[in-house]
Amino acid sequence: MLRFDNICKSYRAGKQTVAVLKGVTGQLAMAEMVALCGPSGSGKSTLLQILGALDLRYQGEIQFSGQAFPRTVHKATLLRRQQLGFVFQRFNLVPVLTAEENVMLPLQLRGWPLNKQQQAARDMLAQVGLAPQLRQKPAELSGGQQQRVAIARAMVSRPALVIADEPTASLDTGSATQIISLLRELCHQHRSAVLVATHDPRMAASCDRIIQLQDGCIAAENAA
Ligand SMILES: Nc1ncnc2c1ncn2[C@@H]1O[C@H](COP(=O)(O)OP(=O)(O)OP(=O)(O)O)[C@@H](O)[C@H]1O
Repeated sequence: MLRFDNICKSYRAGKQTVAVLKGVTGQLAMAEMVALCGPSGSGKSTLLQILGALDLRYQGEIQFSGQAFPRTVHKATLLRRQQLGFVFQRFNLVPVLTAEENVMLPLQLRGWPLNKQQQAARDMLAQVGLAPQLRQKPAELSGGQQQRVAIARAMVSRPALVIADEPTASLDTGSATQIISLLRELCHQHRSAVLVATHDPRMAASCDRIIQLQDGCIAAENAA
């Protein structure tokens, strides 16, 4: 469902241009969970930003469900709202909203009626084991619980692709284990593809496949 071909990306650092991605090619199938691994600075977050339609300044071709990837801010915003879900290392929940309201947000952006937003958010929070916490705000939840809310928010709109950047990096081992199995389970259940940048060997091992980045190039691709 996602193909990317010869992706290149450079940054300007003063008078110099630094190539961060140097022709990265790959693909993800529906319901496939793929780990993006590699040393710090190898370009994982940069690639996720591009494949998440958050960074439109790159060279190369991307196809998403057989369509060309958006090149304008407006089309990229629509694609993110309608087809993508995001999970970040630091959860990125809206602090003034309850867990339920945070999970309702993507549906609100899609224009769903309020009662359907609420029902879907409650169902999703129940699936991630947080039915009792739906009225709590992020500061009243543990790190692992906040990340479960973030996963519920990413998955509630049934996105075709979920982009996850170091989702277990801020968590203790027990919470990380829960997050790994939750992502795995929801990816299969919802048929969403998941691309997860991670340094966590357990997360990588639970994926279907590992793409290894090294210095902006794919160094290896193997089964997890
Ligand atoms: N906005 C920017 N301007 C200039 N250079 C940048 C910018 N963003 C990233 N870089 C550089 O691009 C390279 C790749 O960064 P990136 O964040 O993609 O690596 P990463 O593999 O995700 O690293 P980590 O595992 O530490 O998160 C690094 O050398 C970084 O310094």
